[in-house]
Amino acid sequence: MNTSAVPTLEIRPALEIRNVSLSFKGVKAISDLTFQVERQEICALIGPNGAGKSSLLNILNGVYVPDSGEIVFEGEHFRRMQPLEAARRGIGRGFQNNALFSGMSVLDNVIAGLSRHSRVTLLEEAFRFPRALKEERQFRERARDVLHLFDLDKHAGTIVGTLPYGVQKKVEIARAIVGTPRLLLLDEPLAGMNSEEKQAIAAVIARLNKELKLTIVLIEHDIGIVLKLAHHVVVLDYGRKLADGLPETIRDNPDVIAAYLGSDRKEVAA
Ligand SMILES: Nc1ncnc2c1ncn2[C@@H]1O[C@H](COP(=O)(O)OP(=O)(O)OP(=O)(O)O)[C@@H](O)[C@H]1O
Repeated sequence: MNTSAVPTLEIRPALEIRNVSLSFKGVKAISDLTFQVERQEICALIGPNGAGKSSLLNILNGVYVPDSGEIVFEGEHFRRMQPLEAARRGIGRGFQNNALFSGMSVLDNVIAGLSRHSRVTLLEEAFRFPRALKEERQFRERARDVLHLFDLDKHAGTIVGTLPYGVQKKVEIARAIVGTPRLLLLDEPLAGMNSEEKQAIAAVIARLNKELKLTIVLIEHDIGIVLKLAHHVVVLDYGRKLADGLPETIRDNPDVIAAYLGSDRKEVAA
């Protein structure tokens, strides 16, 4: 049999970080970092404070431009990309501290997540042209569908700032995915939560990954949750990659234990 005639399926990773470096006025935030994220995996970035985790997310959604190296997203190479372009290419982002409009309703906050996808001009919007009205209707419907997915229907008209923190975090993640990204970046989505809220948000993240087939890169300090939630863990330390692999191999890696897990290890191994 002539195997060369058999078509091969090219299965590319969702995301490749290739030799990326970034510094701020001489301070190295990221040094020659290389790793890849497979499609539909949850990849957790862990590491001590100042390790470069948030800086990397900021590169991935176009806020920072690396000094060198490149990013390959779904086979397309780039080094410089505006946040608007990142959103249009299918990269969604949630932030470390809620970046919601606290005086606006839940529904309007989620609709705001679609503004970068708008096709209407300011003029069309100002004069309420039919195209603008149609888009507004479509955005509203899409936002309502997403609220339903998050079981937030009953809060649609509620002012976001009046809701408990755990619910606000759900709204923020809803806003990050309303534009149907294929890669979702989450910066400490469980920060500041009690353990019940953490479990609820971790369950939401697992569902988004499974049901919407979303590739997710998240930063998280709660190692217990990371080991349960992530398929792949990348450990950063002083901007360098210290380890990269399956959660269980990371948990047992002596360098990681020394640099980061420390006394948490017993709890992690339990
Ligand atoms: N905008 C900036 N200007 C100057 N230095 C910065 C900037 N952003 C990050 N840094 C520096 O880059 C390094 C990496 O910071 P970064 O916030 O990426 O780390 P991190 O791993 O996300 O930390 P944390 O867990 O505390 O959020 C640190 O030394 C930090 O002080």
